[in-house]
Amino acid sequence: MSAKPPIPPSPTEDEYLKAVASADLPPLTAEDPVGLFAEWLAEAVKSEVNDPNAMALATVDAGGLPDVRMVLLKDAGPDGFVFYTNLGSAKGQQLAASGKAALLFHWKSLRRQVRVRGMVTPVSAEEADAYWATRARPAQLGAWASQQSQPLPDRLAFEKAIAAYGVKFGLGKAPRPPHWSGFRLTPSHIEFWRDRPFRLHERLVFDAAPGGWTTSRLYP
Ligand SMILES: Cc1cc2nc3c(=O)[nH]c(=O)nc-3n(C[C@H](O)[C@H](O)[C@H](O)COP(=O)(O)O)c2cc1C
Ligand SMILES: Cc1ncc(COP(=O)(O)O)c(CN)c1O
Repeated sequence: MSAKPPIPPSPTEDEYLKAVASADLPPLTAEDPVGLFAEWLAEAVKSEVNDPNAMALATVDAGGLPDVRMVLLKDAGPDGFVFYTNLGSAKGQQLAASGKAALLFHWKSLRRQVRVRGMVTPVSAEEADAYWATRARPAQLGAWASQQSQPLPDRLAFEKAIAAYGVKFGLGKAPRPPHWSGFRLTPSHIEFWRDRPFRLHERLVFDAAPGGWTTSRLYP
C-alpha cells in the first residue's frame, strides 16, 4: 500500500496571530498593472530560491479540457507577457487553435500570486530570433532534437539526435528551428493577490478598457 500524502493542516489561530504582527502593510493600490507586476517580479527575483519568472500557463485542448504546465516568462511590458516553446508541442497546438490562455505566477516566498487572462499571438520571427540567440548552444541543440510532447522511445535516441545536430551545425551558430518560437499573451484581465492572516486576503483586479484599465477589488 502506498503511504498517505503528507498534507499540511490549516494554520491554528495562534499561528495566524504570530503572522498578524508582521502583516501590518498599507493597502495594495496601483494605477498601472504593468508597473505593479514589474515591482512584484523584482521582489520575487530577490526572494525566490529559483526561477522567479516561472509561471503556470493554462490552455484548453480541442475538447475544451483545460491543460496547464510551467513556462518561463522571457519578456513583459505594456504589450503583454512573452514565453517560448516548441510550436508542435501540446501547448503549441492548443495555443494555435484557441488563441487564448491564462498565466499564474505564485511566489511562495512572498505569499503572492498574479493571475493573467487574455488572447495569445505569435511573436515576430525577428523577436524570436533575438531571444533564441541568447540561449546556450546545448539548449539550442536540444530544442532542435526535441519533438516536445511526442512519445520518446528511449533517451539514447534523443542524445544521438542532439549529437547529430551538433555535427550538422559544426562550430557555426545554430539557427532557430522552424518549430520553436514564442507567444505573447495580451492581458485583458490581471489580478494581484496578497496573503493576509486568517485567509482575509487582498485582491486587486485590472480589466482592460479603452485607453487604460478599470480597477476593482474582490472578496478573498
Ligand atoms: C520551472 C519550469 C519552467 C519551464 N519553462 C518552459 C518554457 O519556457 N518553455 C517550454 O516549452 N517548456 C518549459 N518547461 C517545461 C513545460 O512545463 C512542459 O513540460 C513542456 O513544455 C511540455 O508541455 P506541453 O506538453 O503541455 O506542451 C518548464 C518547466 C518548468 C518546471
Ligand atoms: C523545454 C524548455 N524550453 C524552453 C525553456 C525556456 O527557458 P530557456 O530559454 O531559458 O531555456 C525551458 C525552461 N525550463 C524549457 O524547459
